[in-house]
Amino acid sequence: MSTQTIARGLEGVLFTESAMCFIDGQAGRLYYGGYKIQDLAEHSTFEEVSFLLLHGHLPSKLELQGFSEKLVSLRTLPPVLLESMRRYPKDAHPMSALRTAVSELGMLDADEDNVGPEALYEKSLSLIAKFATIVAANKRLREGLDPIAPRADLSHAANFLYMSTGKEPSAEETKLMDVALILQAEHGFNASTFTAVAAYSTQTDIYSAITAGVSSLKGPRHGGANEAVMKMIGEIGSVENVSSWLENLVASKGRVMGMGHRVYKAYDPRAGVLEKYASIVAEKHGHSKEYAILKEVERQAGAIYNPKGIYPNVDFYSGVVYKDLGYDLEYFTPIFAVARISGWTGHILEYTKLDNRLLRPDAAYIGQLDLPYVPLEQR
Ligand SMILES: CC(=O)SCCNC(=O)CCNC(=O)[C@H](O)C(C)(C)COP(=O)(O)OP(=O)(O)OC[C@H]1O[C@@H](n2cnc3c(N)ncnc32)[C@H](O)[C@@H]1OP(=O)(O)O
Ligand SMILES: O=C([O-])CC(=O)C(=O)O
Repeated sequence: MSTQTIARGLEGVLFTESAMCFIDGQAGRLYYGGYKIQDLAEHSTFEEVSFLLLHGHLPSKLELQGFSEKLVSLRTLPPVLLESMRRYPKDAHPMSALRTAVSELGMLDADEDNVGPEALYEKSLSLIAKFATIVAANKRLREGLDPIAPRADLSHAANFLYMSTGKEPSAEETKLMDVALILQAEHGFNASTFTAVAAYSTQTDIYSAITAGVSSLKGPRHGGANEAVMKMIGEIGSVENVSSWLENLVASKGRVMGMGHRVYKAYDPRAGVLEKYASIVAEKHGHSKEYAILKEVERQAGAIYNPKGIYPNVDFYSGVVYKDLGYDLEYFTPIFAVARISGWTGHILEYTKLDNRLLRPDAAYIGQLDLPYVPLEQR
């Protein structure tokens, strides 16, 4: 048994500094670059928040215009990638398709290994712009339809919806997508951001690092939880079944998906914002069944788990909003990735400026030493 102190799951370990995000997990408060998440969700756009995360300050009008135009110019996918995406298996999970497409983008970039600051910034913008195009194109292809080319006159959120559904979205739908993307754009050193930065700390290329980030986000303990919440709703089936479903879950020591968080021991402020929008779309567009089941799970599971610091997280209500916007549950985590790419690239840029040391933790050795080597034929 080791006498060294071990931070299981790396909980509470500080390995660098960051000015991108502040989380007060006890009080349920979240800030990006010093700005309250609720203010950003209400007043901002995904482009503005991405600028904030990459530059550390809100843009001027001119800066925002230049940044947005740059993103627009980088939206289109290389034709070779689109051709390749047509051959992805139709039943492959969209997160696997995204992971593969990002990796392919790296192969198609003749300057893939350039880790100079300017190249890194340019590639970051390209990835932020192209994530939406990749996810929308994969959605269309899985539906047996042709991908839709991006439109330069639409905002990032509106263009993502347009490329996904083939319809120009209303102002209300665009706002809903902007809010969802803003809320999920950044969250400190969560598992996928840490994975991406740890990979990048070896001075591998940014596509490899982001491919690793996508892989990490896919898991149901992390970004994959939003899909798992919708499956959980399906399993429960009706508000009347919540109590017996919960009884079984507690007895089998299961987990309520979309609840609990490593940092928040209070209500996740993003869940509060999404709950408000979920309640609006539930009433207006008839997703009241899913919403009602979630409210009842929140009430009944809350009575058991809130005293242990387990509350709804960002993934709890987001699916109701995505469903309303026309996405099947397999696309819930890819939408998260379309948002989180700004946090991943922002942290990679920040880490290269602040630290840029190889990330390499350690484990306390609990094996044996000096064992005599026994030849194979004598074992
Ligand atoms: C975008 C995001 O990544 S947000 C998180 C998305 N993930 C989910 O919603 C999946 C469900 N939640 C969970 O599995 C966890 O809360 C995590 C993985 C997010 C965080 O977990 P950790 O901080 O590592 O806590 P850990 O897994 O050690 O759990 C601590 C205790 O709380 C319990 N617990 C944690 N979450 C839940 C939950 N959702 N339902 C029931 N019990 C829970 C655990 O069973 C454990 O109990 P024990 O001490 O009696 O064994
Ligand atoms: O911070 C975390 O551990 C999980 C995460 O990415 C988020 O909540 O957005």
